[in-house]
Amino acid sequence: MGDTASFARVVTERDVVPDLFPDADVLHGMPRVFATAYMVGLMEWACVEQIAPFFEQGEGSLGVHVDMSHVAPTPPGLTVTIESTVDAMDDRTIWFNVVLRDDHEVISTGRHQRAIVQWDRFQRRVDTKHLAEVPA
Ligand SMILES: CC(C)(COP(=O)(O)OP(=O)(O)OC[C@H]1O[C@@H](n2cnc3c(N)ncnc32)[C@H](O)[C@@H]1OP(=O)(O)O)[C@@H](O)C(=O)NCCC(=O)NCCS
Repeated sequence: MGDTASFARVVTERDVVPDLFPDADVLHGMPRVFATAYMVGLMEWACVEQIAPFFEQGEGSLGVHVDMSHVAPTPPGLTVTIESTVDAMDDRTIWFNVVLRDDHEVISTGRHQRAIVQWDRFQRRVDTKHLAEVPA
C-alpha cells in the first residue's frame, strides 16, 4: 500500500473526441482534444502496468470502478503523465488514487478500483454470457 508509479504517453492525433467512434456523427464536429474515454483508458493502462509484476501466471485485473474529473483540455502532441498510488487493497480489489497532468497543468484527479481475477474463470463467464439468450 502507498506504492506510487508514474506513466507517460504522448497524446496522438487519433486520441481525440471526433475519432472516438467512426459511426458517431454527433461527435465528429467536436474539438480535436484528448477524449475523456481515452484518458480513462490511459489511466487504466498505467494502473495495470503498476501492478503487473505482482500477478501469477493466469491472473490479472479488471477495471470495475472509475471516478475521475476532466478539468482541462489537452491537444495532440502534449504528454500526459499519470501518477498512480495504491490507496487500499484486500484479497479481491485494489484502489488507486490518480493524478493526470499534461505539460501545462493538472487535467484530472480521481479514484479507480480494479478487481483481481483468474482469466480462466472470468472467460467462462464471458463465454456463457455470449452464448446465453439475450433477455427480451
Ligand atoms: C470483476 C467481477 C468479475 C467481479 O464480480 P463479482 O460480482 O464481485 O463476483 P461474484 O463473486 O458475484 O461472482 C460472479 C462471477 O464473476 C466471476 N468472478 C468472480 N470473481 C472472479 C475472479 N476472482 N476471477 C475470475 N472471475 C471471477 C465469475 O464468473 C463468477 O461466477 P462463478 O462464481 O460461477 O465462477 C465483475 O465485477 C465484472 O465482471 N466486472 C466487469 C469488469 C470488466 O469487464 N471490465 C472491463 C475490462 S477491464
